[in-house]
Amino acid sequence: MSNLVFPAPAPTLLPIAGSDALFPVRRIFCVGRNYAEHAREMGNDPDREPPFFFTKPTDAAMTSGLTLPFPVVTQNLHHEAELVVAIGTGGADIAAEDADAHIWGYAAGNDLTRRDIQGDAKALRRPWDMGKGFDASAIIGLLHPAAQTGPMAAGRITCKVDGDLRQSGDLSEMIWPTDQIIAFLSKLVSLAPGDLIMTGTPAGVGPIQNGQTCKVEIEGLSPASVTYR
Ligand SMILES: CC(=O)CC(=O)C(=O)O
Repeated sequence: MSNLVFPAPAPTLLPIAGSDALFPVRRIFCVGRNYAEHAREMGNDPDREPPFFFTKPTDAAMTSGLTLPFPVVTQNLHHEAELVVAIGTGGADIAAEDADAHIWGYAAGNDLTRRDIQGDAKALRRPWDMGKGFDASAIIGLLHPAAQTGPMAAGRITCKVDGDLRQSGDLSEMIWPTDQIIAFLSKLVSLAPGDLIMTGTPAGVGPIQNGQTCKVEIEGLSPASVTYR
């Protein structure tokens, strides 16, 4: 017998490449403007900014390959191709040189953004959570254990919409690499097993329309794709 007032929410579980095991998601952190060209296309100066973070709800994480309804209340849904770091061992104040030991694995991801809602919030100097943290706003490809990939410091990252190349970059172009991200973030919050970190997007963000398929690919990882219908 349970004393819960309603059933506890089901955990958000993500599939792992080559395994029947599942990765339970705890929280989703995201890094903003982590590639210089993208920071410029958003009207910011990449040389003057420390890393900053925002979050998405845990159950925003969706596996790759789904056909989903087009997100509500937006006329300007944007793709953002990103490397996702999956934390396996938590901790606070993790030194950059120890960060790799806390990484369970990696995935390709799409940090979907309701750019119109985000832009309106920015203009009003309000939080832009509703531009970033909406239902199904994080498409995550199969997770790959770091024990198999090794550290993901370099590798081509692309985003295609209906086969057209929209974003193209290399993980080595990140302003703050994954070890620095973990060091910064773990000063702000204690990281825990199951946390995902979406590490920022290269230049070329742009719209996805209903009826289109958007696919993020990173060298060495499974793709993160979504179709809207
Ligand atoms: C802060 C942004 O809107 C863009 C973003 O999420 C990024 O990765 O940069």
